[in-house]
Amino acid sequence: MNVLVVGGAGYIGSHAVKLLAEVGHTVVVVDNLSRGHREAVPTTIPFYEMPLADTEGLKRVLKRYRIECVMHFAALAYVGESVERPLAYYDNNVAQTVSLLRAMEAAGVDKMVFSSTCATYGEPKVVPIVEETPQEPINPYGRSKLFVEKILADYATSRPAFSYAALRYFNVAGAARDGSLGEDHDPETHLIPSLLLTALGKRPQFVVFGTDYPTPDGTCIRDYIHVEDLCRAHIMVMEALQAGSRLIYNLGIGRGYSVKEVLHSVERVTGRKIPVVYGPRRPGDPAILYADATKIRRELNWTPEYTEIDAIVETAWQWFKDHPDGYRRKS
Ligand SMILES: NC(=O)c1ccc[n+]([C@@H]2O[C@H](COP(=O)([O-])OP(=O)(O)OC[C@H]3O[C@@H](n4cnc5c(N)ncnc54)[C@H](O)[C@@H]3O)[C@@H](O)[C@H]2O)c1
Ligand SMILES: O=c1ccn([C@@H]2O[C@H](COP(=O)(O)OP(=O)(O)O[C@H]3O[C@H](CO)[C@@H](O)[C@H](O)[C@H]3O)[C@@H](O)[C@H]2O)c(=O)[nH]1
Repeated sequence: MNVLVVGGAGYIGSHAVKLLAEVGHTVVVVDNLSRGHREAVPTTIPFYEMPLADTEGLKRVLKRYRIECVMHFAALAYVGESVERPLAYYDNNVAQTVSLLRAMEAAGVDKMVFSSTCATYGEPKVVPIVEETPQEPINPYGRSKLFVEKILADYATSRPAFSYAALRYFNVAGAARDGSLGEDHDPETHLIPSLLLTALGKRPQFVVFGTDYPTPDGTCIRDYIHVEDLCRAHIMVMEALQAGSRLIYNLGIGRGYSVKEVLHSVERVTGRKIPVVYGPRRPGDPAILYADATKIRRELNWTPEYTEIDAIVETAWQWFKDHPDGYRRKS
């Protein structure tokens, strides 16, 4: 298929671009580079530096490459930042998605795979989380993603040819197995990269956010899914879309690891002792989030290849060792 990847210069989008090209799809990338890296997209792939707000520009790209499906990764994605700058989040993540849908409508493109998040569930009363778990986000980031899910549902009702998938990711982690791509966020706040940057000596210490959660070791529990498993699911979902489909799936491995368990994994994989400080809770962090991902396993036969935290951390460690300063400077 001819696929437009918006947000294709970001962490997850760039891995999706790589996999799509490897399995024979034709790929075009749009990204405004607000958070992404030009270096993460091969020069052989058409690249447009463009915001999703540019409806006319998007329309031209969609028509020129006869795009059949849009994979939509473009978003601002930090919970804390969303509390401080809610309007930026609603503009970027919601209003600009409407612009993208308008361009798709005008160009007659009727398939979208959308990056949603388990943050749309807020603080669920019951885990594991199933797709029917009530969506009650507790921050503007989660709400911005939930609003887009609702907009997609309404738009699909108005346009029977349209089909979409909303994939609710849990915590995406790791890097390309061949070492070519990885995670390079600025600022980097995610758990595994923060631990690895500390292991490399680029940060003096690692702070555990909260040790008084109602979990066995007192630290938060999350479900870490390898980025390549996640991207493989995207392609399976895209290929399953037919006029009128509305596919909603959780994407996680269905198993939770605590912050302390991930810390110990990083120490095992790197062979280095991490200097640790125990700090207060980070506002907005739910205690326990992990997926029941049986729906996508059952319906599309997707299974994650990476089910152990050490194997996921190993791929990320490879990337950080080779690229301690991210894409711009390789060691
Ligand atoms: N990383 C995770 O664990 C995680 C978990 C759940 C959901 N998600 C979602 O997955 C998607 C990708 O996340 P990521 O970690 O790769 O983030 P990222 O910041 O690395 O990538 C997002 C990309 O989108 C681009 N972008 C943002 N706004 C844009 C706009 N208005 N126009 C054009 N380009 C724009 C950025 O420049 C960046 O390259 C996001 O939608 C995020 O909300 C991520
Ligand atoms: O320096 C750190 C960084 C993180 N944590 C903890 O590690 C866990 C994971 O944190 P992080 O890697 O920041 O991920 P989340 O806050 O769970 O958010 C990610 O996962 C969400 C889905 O769960 C996505 O929606 C978000 O976009 C994505 O950033 C949390 O308990 C944090 O409190 C620490 O203790 N110290």
